[in-house]
Amino acid sequence: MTKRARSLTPPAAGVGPNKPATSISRATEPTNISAHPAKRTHADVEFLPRKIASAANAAAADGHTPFSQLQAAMGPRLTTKTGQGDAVVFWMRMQDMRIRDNRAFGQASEYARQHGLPLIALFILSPQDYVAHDRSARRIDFTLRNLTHVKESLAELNIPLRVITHSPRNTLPERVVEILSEWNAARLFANIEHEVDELRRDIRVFLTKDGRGYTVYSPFLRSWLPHLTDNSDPLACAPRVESNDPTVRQHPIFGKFFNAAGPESVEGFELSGEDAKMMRLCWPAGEDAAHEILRRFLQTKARTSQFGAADPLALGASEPKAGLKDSRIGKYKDARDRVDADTTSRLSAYLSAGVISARECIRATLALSNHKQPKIDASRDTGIGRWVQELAWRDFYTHVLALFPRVSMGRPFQETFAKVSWETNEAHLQAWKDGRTGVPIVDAGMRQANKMGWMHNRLRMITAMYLVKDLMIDWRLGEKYFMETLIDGDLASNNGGWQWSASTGVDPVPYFRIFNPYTQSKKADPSGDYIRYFVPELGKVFGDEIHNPSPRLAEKLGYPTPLVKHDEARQRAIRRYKNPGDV
Ligand SMILES: Cc1cc2nc3c(=O)[nH]c(=O)nc-3n(C[C@H](O)[C@H](O)[C@H](O)COP(=O)(O)OP(=O)(O)OC[C@H]3O[C@@H](n4cnc5c(N)ncnc54)[C@H](O)[C@@H]3O)c2cc1C
Repeated sequence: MTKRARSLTPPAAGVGPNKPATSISRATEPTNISAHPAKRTHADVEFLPRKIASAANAAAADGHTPFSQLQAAMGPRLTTKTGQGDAVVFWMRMQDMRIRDNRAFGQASEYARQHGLPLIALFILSPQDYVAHDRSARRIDFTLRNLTHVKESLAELNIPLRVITHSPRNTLPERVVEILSEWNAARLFANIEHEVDELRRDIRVFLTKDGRGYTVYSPFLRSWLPHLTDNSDPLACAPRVESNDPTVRQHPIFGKFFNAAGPESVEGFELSGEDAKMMRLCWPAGEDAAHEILRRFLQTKARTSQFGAADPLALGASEPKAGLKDSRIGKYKDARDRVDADTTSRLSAYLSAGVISARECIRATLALSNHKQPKIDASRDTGIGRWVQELAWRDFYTHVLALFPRVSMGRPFQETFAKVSWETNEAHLQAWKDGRTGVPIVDAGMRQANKMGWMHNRLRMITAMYLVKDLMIDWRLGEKYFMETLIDGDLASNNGGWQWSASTGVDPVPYFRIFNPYTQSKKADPSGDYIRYFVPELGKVFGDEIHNPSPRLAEKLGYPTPLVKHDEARQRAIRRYKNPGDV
């Protein structure tokens, strides 16, 4: 594979991770927004993402989803194969990197035991897929780090893990078949984005009465909840993965896998030393780390010392326990939009990589219930309920991606907004990526993403909406940058979040409801502590000016003045959305 130019050197204040520091020619005064921007040039073709499908192709994919095709293909095969062979294979993907509560892995283990066969784990690194999906080097590094933990834990169970790297991606299925034949595998088990069993059941459960997928969150939630509670199975922990017989270590093929070292990096996705150090500090790998982060969220108070780049496990078990009322989950209903403490769980990287299961998270909330008969709380009125609802948003966006593949083909869910006119201002896009827009809360958010590979949800909404509605830059460019930068980059949630902010998606914010970033800033970071931490130029600014420094102060501190005037930008966005195609 050609090595891609990807520099993930941690940014000096305000320089994004994927670009070398370039000098940006920026207007010192807010740009006047013209109703007639210059005609698009040839360069615009380069400016826009290249992976946009035609409307006709997107409609065709929606009409005959890969999801339904997979279901049709899987049905008969799963039930006809016998247990003859030398091994049972579990194919672990980059979304299910855990041993505990892993449905397909547990089933593979049961099957192996029933048939007296060794269980072998297979992991395939596919660099071309990572390029195609704009995967961040941080996410790939997180995958490799978790893989090391998985390998060690599996070795304790005498289960070998075979890791291979394969290109080109279009021959990957043939490679898997080849491997299965080399190993004389009796059966292959794998989870899809969510587990095979659930997938089949979900196809029936999560369809509206007219047989379509849900496009609005609330009815989806109403369908999601009974699905969890009426049937005890979806929340039940998956069967445990049991040890192989130790003789597998002497097997001529499988025995060698125990000693083979896993790759330390994937070509084209290497991290710089400093960035790697930062990722290890903020996002420790492994199932134990994920479970401890969850425990902290349920049992300890939010700390202001944790809103920046910090080790989530620093205090360890010695941190005093808080009761439900004071815990981070207990306060989540009211505090979750505050960015000046660790008000949220910070589990997204672990959930995206499947290092912990969403089931495990929901089960953990059941244990906090006061009811004699534990009951899933998904109400809007409690911290627990609000948090469970967020987990449902994650499922909602996965559901949308599976049933409306157009959204992963670069198309807006609402085709009418495909015609909205976008600005093609390279300098503005770069300033947004670098956290140098002159709007402190936007810049702090972007610098947090560049530094830590993660951003608080409220900031993702603020920064996304600023790019799309204030700078009027195509949401797909922001979607791509987040994928390339975040450690929790998840195709479905990222696309859902961007299409929500751009008002082009399922159940989006209406196009005329545009965040005022200065008002948002005061609500999310009332003291300004968060901004001061990530925007050191403003480190000594207090009071209201931290949210919107005067041009004189900004100039004195070497901080940029705003790229656009928010009120004018707002009018422009409303005009262009109201009449897609107009400029
Ligand atoms: C523009 C934009 C892009 C986003 N991109 C991603 C992404 O690439 N990967 C990702 O995991 N999340 C994404 N989100 C959703 C959300 O911002 C993150 O999941 C959340 O900030 C992670 O922090 P946390 O783990 O502390 O969340 P918590 O508040 O503790 O929530 C718990 C879990 O619920 C899920 N969740 C929470 N909010 C959402 C949401 N709005 N949509 C979907 N799932 C949610 C996540 O798995 C999260 O870990 C995006 C949101 C927006 C607006």
